[in-house]
Amino acid sequence: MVFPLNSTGIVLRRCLAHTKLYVRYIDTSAFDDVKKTLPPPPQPKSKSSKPSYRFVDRTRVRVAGGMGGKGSLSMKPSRKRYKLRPDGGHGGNGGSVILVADPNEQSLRWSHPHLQAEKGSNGDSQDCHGRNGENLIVRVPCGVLVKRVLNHGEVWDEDREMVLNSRTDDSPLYESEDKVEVSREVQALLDAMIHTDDNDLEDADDEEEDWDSDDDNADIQKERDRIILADLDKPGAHVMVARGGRGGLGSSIYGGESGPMPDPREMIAKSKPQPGEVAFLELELKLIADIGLVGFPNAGKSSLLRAMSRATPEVAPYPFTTLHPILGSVDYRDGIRIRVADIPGLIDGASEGRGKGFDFLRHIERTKALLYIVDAAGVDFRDPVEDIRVLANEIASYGDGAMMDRRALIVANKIDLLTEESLPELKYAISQAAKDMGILTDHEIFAISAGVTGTGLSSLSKAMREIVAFVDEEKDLW
Ligand SMILES: Nc1nc2c(ncn2[C@@H]2O[C@H](COP(=O)(O)OP(=O)(O)OP(=O)(O)O)[C@@H](O)[C@H]2O)c(=O)[nH]1
Ligand SMILES: [Mg+2]
Repeated sequence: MVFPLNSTGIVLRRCLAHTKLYVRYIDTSAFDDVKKTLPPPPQPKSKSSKPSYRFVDRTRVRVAGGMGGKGSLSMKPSRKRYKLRPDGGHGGNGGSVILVADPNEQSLRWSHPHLQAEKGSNGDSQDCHGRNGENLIVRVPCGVLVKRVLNHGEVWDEDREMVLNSRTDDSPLYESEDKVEVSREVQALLDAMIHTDDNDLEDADDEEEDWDSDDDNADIQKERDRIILADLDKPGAHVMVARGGRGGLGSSIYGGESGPMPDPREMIAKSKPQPGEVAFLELELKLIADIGLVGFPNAGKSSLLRAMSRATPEVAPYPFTTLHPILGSVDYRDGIRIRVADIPGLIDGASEGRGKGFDFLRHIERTKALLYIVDAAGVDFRDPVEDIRVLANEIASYGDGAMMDRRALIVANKIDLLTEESLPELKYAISQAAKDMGILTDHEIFAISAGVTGTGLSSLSKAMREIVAFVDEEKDLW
């Protein structure tokens, strides 16, 4: 307990003299001058709708399994005096690095670009085996494509479908063997994927074009040096990306007292632990959502997501307010939930990479349906009918054009700025443009006011639910 020293403090001291409490008196007035010189305490930051984390949807990382522990070479004098009994325990195995898809993770961001699993502990005398190193579990968002980048010493053996280390120098990674097998789990995945997913590799070729677009051949070569290890598209999906090294063997493997003495050189060689597998990974996040919002900047995509879900994307009257994709969930009373992806506004030429178009379109690649949204009032002097044409064109030109086969809803926003008489004509013109461009939609054009009156939102949310259910049913039939 601390009491400030003042007149009552002396009384208190007398009162408490016979208690067993330890009481300390501090003259707080002495600190007043010091207090004045201290900087003011930090003020709580004002509440902002901007997320506090940095969104990272593509990253490279080096992963390394833990080194195995050393085997013990201990020898214990036996009852027969002239003999020694080997009693060294084995070293523990190193931990492995495992990536797990976690729906609560949003961004591919770690504090360190090197992820290292724990080392196994060394074996000890009296047959004590070392503890295995802990596996390093790395949580990543759902929808992460894990690619292994073969480093300059590694090659991919097509026939045996494994990573070979062709280095013959004194690489610290693979001391004892010049050949390193990938872990069994990874191998099983590769068996399943390498043959069947040739298309994926081709797609990946297309996606990588914007990375270093100077030299196409170099890009293709680069893509060949990557192997898709896993697509962590479901919560809980996981892949082991770097196996821990095996622990060294202890001297106890050489049996009892009666056997011959082991060869010390052999014993030392066996006690050496294996290093953990080292891999360079490229991780790419493609959001998993049911519906993707497609529209020009300022069309009202974020306003729509705000109005329908609990997500709070920033809304402002200038283009490119949203700078990275945001996921929101629309919850229905019967427990159904639809995930909607708000991506930054697209511009003419987005499918060729203009305005970071590739980066944004990638996030709606895996959606079940698209929601085209246009500014019906043409606040930025845009024409909504022309906008639909341009948006459809961009979607059709992205990748292999497969996104155009996706079911779609078309929404005309900001109708609070229009007269009621002008609406039917506008809706008709938009639907004609959509038809011309081949947008797959069975629904009428939804006229809404997402940011002001909320008109039309209930029928739109109903249609969103219907379209997702329809796509799911279609998938089941196939
Ligand atoms: N009058 C009117 N204004 C709206 C409506 N919906 C959105 N707005 C306004 O339109 C502007 C842009 O809205 P956002 O939701 O940020 O648009 P966005 O499509 O997300 O824009 P980017 O993130 O830049 O791509 C904001 O000033 C909103 O207040 C609406 O229904 N009526
Ligand atoms: Mg926005």
